[in-house]
Parts: sequence; structure tokens; C-alpha cells
Amino acid sequence: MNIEISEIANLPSRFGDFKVKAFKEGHKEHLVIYSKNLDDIPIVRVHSECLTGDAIGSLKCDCRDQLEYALKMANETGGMVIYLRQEGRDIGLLNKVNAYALQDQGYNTIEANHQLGFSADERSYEIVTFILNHFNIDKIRLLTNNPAKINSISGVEIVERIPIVMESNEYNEGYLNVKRDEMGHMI
Ligand SMILES: Nc1nc2c(ncn2[C@@H]2O[C@H](COP(=O)(O)OP(=O)(O)OP(=O)(O)O)[C@@H](O)[C@H]2O)c(=O)[nH]1
Ligand SMILES: [Zn+2]
Repeated sequence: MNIEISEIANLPSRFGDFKVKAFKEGHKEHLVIYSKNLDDIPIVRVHSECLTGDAIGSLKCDCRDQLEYALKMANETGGMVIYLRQEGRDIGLLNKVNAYALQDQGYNTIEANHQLGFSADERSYEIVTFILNHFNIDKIRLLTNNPAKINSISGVEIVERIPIVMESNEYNEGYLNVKRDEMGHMI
């Protein structure tokens, strides 16, 4: 894996004063956002890109609420958000919009991926191990509800899982139910 690594920069934000570092992996550019006070066993959120939720405020998912929650927590108690450019569980933005179009016709989030020829979740997390090693972090407390994410992160010890359960709304209720019932999410 050939990874280009940026300098460290300050990033004052509406959620607090952070430091950021970018990691370029092929055509994907990931961002690590972290507080100045990082514990030996830091709280880490591994967040996959969701342009529709994170930037546009879509109500179809819980991504933006989770991102804001994680950034607030990182600011208040110390921690790191690893923002991975794996849009749409790594099927990409165009395919995710096509998946949403299928969802408009009644397919659920998994069925829509399958209709397009993808598995339910195409993501991988090798870069997370690389990033944590780079920061000399070998133990983390991971903010997630997703058992597949816990199983896929290797090379570092996850000493604790911290739930990140957001309130549902009428648009994302079905999506969250599928995550719980078919993807094993602990919500
Ligand atoms: N293909 C597809 N991707 C979606 C859909 N809704 C949200 N996503 C993507 O799902 C991903 C959500 O990732 P995370 O925020 O890391 O959350 P997670 O894997 O569900 O697990 P948690 O850590 O428990 O939040 C993002 O990449 C979103 O773009 C959908 O209906 N179809
Ligand atoms: Zn989302």
C-alpha cells in the first residue's frame, strides 16, 4: 500500500479545536480529525463517508448525527475520528444514488445493493490499522454499533466498544431496522 501522508494542521471547527492529518491511498483521500488531548487508549470513531447525510443533512440515515456526536465527544473527552472515503459502504456516490432510487421502489438497503451487483457492504478497514500504527496507537475504545466493523479492524486491540445509537425518524426507521435485524447492528 503506497500511502501519502500530509502535515498536521489545526482545524478550529464548530465542534471544537482539532488537529487534522490526511492520508492519500490511491484515489481515496481520508481525513483524521483528533483532539489535542489523546489518551493512551483513545476513543476512536471510524466513520465512512456519506455525502448525502454528512453534508446535505439527509434524513434517510443516521450518519450525520453519528458524525456530530463523535466530534463532540472527541472534543469533550479526547478522541479521534477517522473519516474514510468509502461512500455508500464503498459502492460510490453514483451507485448509492441508484440504490436510493431502488429504495424509492421498495427495495431495502441490502436488496438495493444486491440488485446493483454489490454485496451489502463492500468496505475494508486496512487503512485504519495503518493510520492507528502511524499514531502509535495499539489499543482503542471504538465508537460503533456494527459488529462487522469490530471484526474487520485488525492489528489493534479494541478494549471497549462504545455504542453510538441515534434517535430514529420516519425516514430512517426502516433502514435502521434492517441494520439491526439483517446486519447485526447493536441498536
Ligand atoms: N449502499 C448504501 N450505503 C448507504 C446507505 N445508507 C447509508 N450508506 C452508507 O453507509 C455508511 C455508514 O457508515 P458508518 O457511519 O461507518 O456506519 P456503520 O457501518 O453503519 O456502523 P456504525 O459504526 O455502527 O455507525 C456510509 O458510507 C454511508 O454512505 C444505503 O442505503 N445504501
Ligand atoms: Zn448516511
